[in-house]
Amino acid sequence: MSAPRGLVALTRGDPSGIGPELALKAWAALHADATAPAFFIIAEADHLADVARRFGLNVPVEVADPAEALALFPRALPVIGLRGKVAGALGAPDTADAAATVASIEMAVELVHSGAADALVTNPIAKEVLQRAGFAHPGHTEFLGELAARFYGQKARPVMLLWSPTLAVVPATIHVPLAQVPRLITRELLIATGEIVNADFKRRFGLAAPRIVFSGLNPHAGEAGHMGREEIEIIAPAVAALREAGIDARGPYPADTLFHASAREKYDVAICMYHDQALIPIKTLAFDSAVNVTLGLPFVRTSPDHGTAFDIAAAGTADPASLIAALRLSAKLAKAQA
Ligand SMILES: NC(=O)c1ccc[n+]([C@@H]2O[C@H](COP(=O)([O-])OP(=O)(O)OC[C@H]3O[C@@H](n4cnc5c(N)ncnc54)[C@H](O)[C@@H]3O)[C@@H](O)[C@H]2O)c1
Ligand SMILES: N[C@H](C(=O)O)[C@H](O)COP(=O)(O)O
Repeated sequence: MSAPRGLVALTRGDPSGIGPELALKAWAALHADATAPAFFIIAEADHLADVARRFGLNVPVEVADPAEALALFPRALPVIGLRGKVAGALGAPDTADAAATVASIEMAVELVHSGAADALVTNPIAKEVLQRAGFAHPGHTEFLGELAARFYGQKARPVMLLWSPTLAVVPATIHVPLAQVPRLITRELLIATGEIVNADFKRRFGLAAPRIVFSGLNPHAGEAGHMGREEIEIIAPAVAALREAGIDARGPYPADTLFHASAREKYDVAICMYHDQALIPIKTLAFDSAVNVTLGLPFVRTSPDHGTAFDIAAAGTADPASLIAALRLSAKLAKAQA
């Protein structure tokens, strides 16, 4: 599938969150723009139509096959129909919806693998709701590694990137308790993460020699060992090994001074030691334009940088900017990969 505007498979995410509303709003913003990607959503058509009615969104919703989606997109939001009814209410999630939430992700990867879509974009899931229903993964990122093996027969090591025009960050450890971070930060992890970031910034983002910086773990990057030794024993040796392999890796640098404007000009991507060290700066600088991208996969996956926002899901006020950025970026990355 290589239509000029590209075709993206969008999952529905948690149906009680803002995902369905965002999909409707993204269609309204993109359907008439021939330079924007087309997309279909894998969801319950009745639920989408209900959400559109409730929020007064004038979006025709039509059940279709993936093969019909590109032609249909200019006049209606194509829906690959999930069977059954949504159990949760907007703002009040229900674990009874978890199986279909997961099925939507699986189906989307299968369709990208078959060539029926160019890239995958995921709407937000509530990890806590899925895990109460027995889902074994911390989030999409890790689950997509399993789906890469299932559909592509490839062992993948998924790496989380949050990308925006002003800052790109990678948390080396992702959804783990903070107390576990020091023992999870190993040379092997940091070298493998650096290699994947380097390869995907070249292949997908088109940078000839990505400039990669590493943050420290401790205050002042350990202050020469007086405030922690991970920088000396683990991070600096990993950076040295990457440099020996010809990768433009530098650091570790103190995290508190890595994100101001002139510091950001000196690198293309910062690899940080834990989730909030990476995500606080980017969500502060670019909440409405940042995109979550999974590197290290045999297919392109992006998502908005925010979550299910249950607190506003019944209000109709959700901003679709990050989902729209995710849709646009996924099509661009898929073209670069083709
Ligand atoms: N990609 C994903 O699947 C993903 C990403 C982040 C969080 N989550 C999940 O989402 C759930 C809720 O997480 P959270 O509350 O920490 O973060 P959140 O991003 O859902 O919400 C944080 C705050 O930002 C606001 N907000 C978020 N998106 C918005 C939008 N598009 N327009 C306007 N306001 C918006 C919310 O109303 C809330 O006040 C958690 O279960 C978490 O695991 C999923
Ligand atoms: N850590 C991400 C964030 O806070 O934006 C988010 O939870 C998404 O994770 P997955 O893409 O793995 O679901």
